[in-house]
Amino acid sequence: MTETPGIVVTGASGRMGQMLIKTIQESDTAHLVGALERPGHDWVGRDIGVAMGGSEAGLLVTDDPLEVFAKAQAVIDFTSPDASVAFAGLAAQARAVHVIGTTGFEDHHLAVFKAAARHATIVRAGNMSLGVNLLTQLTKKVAAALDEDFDIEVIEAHHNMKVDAPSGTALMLGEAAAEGRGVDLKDVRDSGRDGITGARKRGDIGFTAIRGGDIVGEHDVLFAAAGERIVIRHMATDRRVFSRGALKAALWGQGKAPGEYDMLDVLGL
Ligand SMILES: NC(=O)C1=CN([C@@H]2O[C@H](COP(=O)(O)OP(=O)(O)OC[C@H]3O[C@@H](n4cnc5c(N)ncnc54)[C@H](OP(=O)(O)O)[C@@H]3O)[C@@H](O)[C@H]2O)C=CC1
Ligand SMILES: O=C(O)C1=N[C@H](C(=O)O)C[C@H](O)C1
Repeated sequence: MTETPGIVVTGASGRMGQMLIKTIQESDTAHLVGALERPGHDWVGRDIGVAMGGSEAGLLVTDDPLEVFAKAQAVIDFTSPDASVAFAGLAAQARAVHVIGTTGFEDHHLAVFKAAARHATIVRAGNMSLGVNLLTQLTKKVAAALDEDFDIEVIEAHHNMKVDAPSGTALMLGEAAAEGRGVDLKDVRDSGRDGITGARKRGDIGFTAIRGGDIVGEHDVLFAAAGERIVIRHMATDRRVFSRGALKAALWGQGKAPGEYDMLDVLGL
């Protein structure tokens, strides 16, 4: 019998970390070889199953990425921008596929992934669900079909613990709309309106972020013209849609040539 790929989950105690661990434990296509938390975290040294409130899993949470990455075929990483950048170098060294779900990156972080992908296999997406990735394609098509008489607005809603805005998904959808329209998002992005903003600039792509309660993740792309509106909507109600997508990406990445891939590659969209 051939062994399934071994996976390390970083940020093991996080909302996504715990969901990823459950998804891997439920799967018969992969197995968990490591659960990583930052040094000083109170889960370090504890059994991961017990720390998550269940039964013993026989695997202790570690704070040593090098030691666990060396045992893994893939690292699934939903943490923070600086942590993901640090893990990229270590995953490349261990020759493990690095699946990055973290959002909130700035250009200097993205440059590190681009450089690492010369030698490493990275799959990175601000949203790992099938639904959202399909939505990016629909958004691109609709934006390409409509002219600037239609104002494009991306509206997102998330739980009150989210630290970045606009969400990674909102930016993916904005990029898709810009691509459909044949413009660079950097030139037309309008985020965070407040005060006397003046009238909306024709051709801009606007972003609005709502934060509250336990909203898992909701995204609307609004195309608004005089007399009619089109809304394309995705609503995530369960984080499993992200963890299942991430596991799919980790398996898809096995044996792939070095490069930076996204979920469109994984899903064949
Ligand atoms: N691409 C996608 O499909 C999705 C992406 N996300 C993104 O994933 C990220 C995490 O989200 P979420 O799980 O809700 O956030 P959480 O804050 O619940 O989890 C993040 C975890 O990462 C840990 N962490 C941070 N830095 C390090 C480090 N250096 N070493 C080890 N662990 C570290 C945190 O530990 P500590 O608490 O000690 O800081 C925490 O446990 C966000 O960027 C979010 O936007 C979320 C859902 C879906
Ligand atoms: O932080 C979250 O929770 C989520 N983050 C991702 C994003 O920034 O788009 C994906 C999902 O919407 C949940």
